[in-house]
Amino acid sequence: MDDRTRLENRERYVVGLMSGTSVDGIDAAVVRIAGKAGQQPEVSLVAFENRSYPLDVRSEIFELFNPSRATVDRVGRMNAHLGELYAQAALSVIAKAGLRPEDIASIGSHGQTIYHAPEAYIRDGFDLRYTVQIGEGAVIAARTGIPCVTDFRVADMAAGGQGAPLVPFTEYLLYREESRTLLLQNIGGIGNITVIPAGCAPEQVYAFDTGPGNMLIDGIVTRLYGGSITMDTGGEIARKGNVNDAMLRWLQQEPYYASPLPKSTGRERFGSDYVEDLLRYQREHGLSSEDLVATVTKLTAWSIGDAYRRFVRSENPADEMLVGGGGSYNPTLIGFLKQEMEPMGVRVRIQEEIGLSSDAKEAIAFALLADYTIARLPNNLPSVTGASRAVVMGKVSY
Ligand SMILES: Nc1ncnc2c1ncn2[C@@H]1O[C@H](COP(=O)(O)OP(=O)(O)OP(=O)(O)O)[C@@H](O)[C@H]1O
Ligand SMILES: CC(=O)N[C@H]1[C@@H]2OC[C@@H](O2)[C@@H](O)[C@@H]1O[C@H](C)C(=O)O
Repeated sequence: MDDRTRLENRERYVVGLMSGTSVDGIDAAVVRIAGKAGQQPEVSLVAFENRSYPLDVRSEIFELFNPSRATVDRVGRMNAHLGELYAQAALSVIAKAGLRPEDIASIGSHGQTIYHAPEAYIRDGFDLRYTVQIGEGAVIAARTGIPCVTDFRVADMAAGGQGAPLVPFTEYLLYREESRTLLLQNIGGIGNITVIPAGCAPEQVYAFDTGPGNMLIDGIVTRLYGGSITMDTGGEIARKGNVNDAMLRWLQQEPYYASPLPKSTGRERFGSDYVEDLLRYQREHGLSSEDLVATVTKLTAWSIGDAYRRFVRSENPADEMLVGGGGSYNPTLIGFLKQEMEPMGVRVRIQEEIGLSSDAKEAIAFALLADYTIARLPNNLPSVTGASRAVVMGKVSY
């Protein structure tokens, strides 16, 4: 039986591993997948675990975001080191599921993005685009004995795409409805939205980054509290503050929000330099820490509402926004988001409210993407990434 027939016939367990732009840790999921390829698969979560990165690993990854410090020896070593940590995370979640490695058909590992250059760079007539995700698949396969799919983004880029976002392919498969238009809003480091129009074909799905997700909140909190905390857990700090309207108006002038689609953003725009600008404003205008955190939390929610108003509402008035990513666990942020969306007739719910998991969503997505890779089925969405055609993404380490 070839791989494709096997995929069509058998229920299988697949592991998904994700480490996102927040670098908060490794999300590991075991999923059960059933159903014929090319049709709506049945996917259920069997076990999930989040392991924090050791502090020294996390801070070294942040160093590698700076290309002048990311020397090849450091990148190569971290590639091997992350391969080991991802293998441990996979073995641990497999045990948690009550399974053995030999029960697992494949692992899909996103890896850690340390550099992403999605725009064409023309040299000698070649359209050069590149992206670097580390966490060696050969190490994961060697330690677990399970075929491991890594390095998904490059195949889409080789076909002229931006190599991101990749999760919308799985959102189309898992969430599409005949009669309701849905918005899938991820609030990770960056905020990104996928629009799934009612009864749509794959080419009608579109997605883009709305702006900062938790990146500004995390960046401000880390600086204000001397690194002793790195997030506003439960939105408690923001809840105690008041939104400063003058500062909010100033922040809303950032050109990214109005810039046309397609677009994406990252740490290059909303990273540490931007956080320093906000801290300077705070000092000059005498804002309290709580007011500053409340204001960036409000800005984050506003940027999502603003993106919907500008780029979605007229063509695709939505029924519901389903929020995933770590931002789901910040009730102050979700409260502000409801204030933005509900007057426009869009109900806001987090994944947990429909029986799913905000935390596990991206890890589940990479399990499903790997399942397609193993079956040699295309798993990018050209309408979303800008690729010239559908391709099979991912490299397999057997
Ligand atoms: N209990 C909580 N309270 C408040 N915020 C939280 C909580 N749990 C997680 N977060 C926020 O979510 C962030 C992590 O989100 P997530 O894991 O979705 O990001 P990511 O996958 O790294 O990002 P991306 O999807 O952009 O790659 C944390 O850095 C924090 O800001
Ligand atoms: C290059 C890269 O790692 N991009 C991430 C990043 O984090 C959020 C957003 O920017 C998204 O485009 C993407 O990740 C998710 C998993 C995706 O590809 O769908």
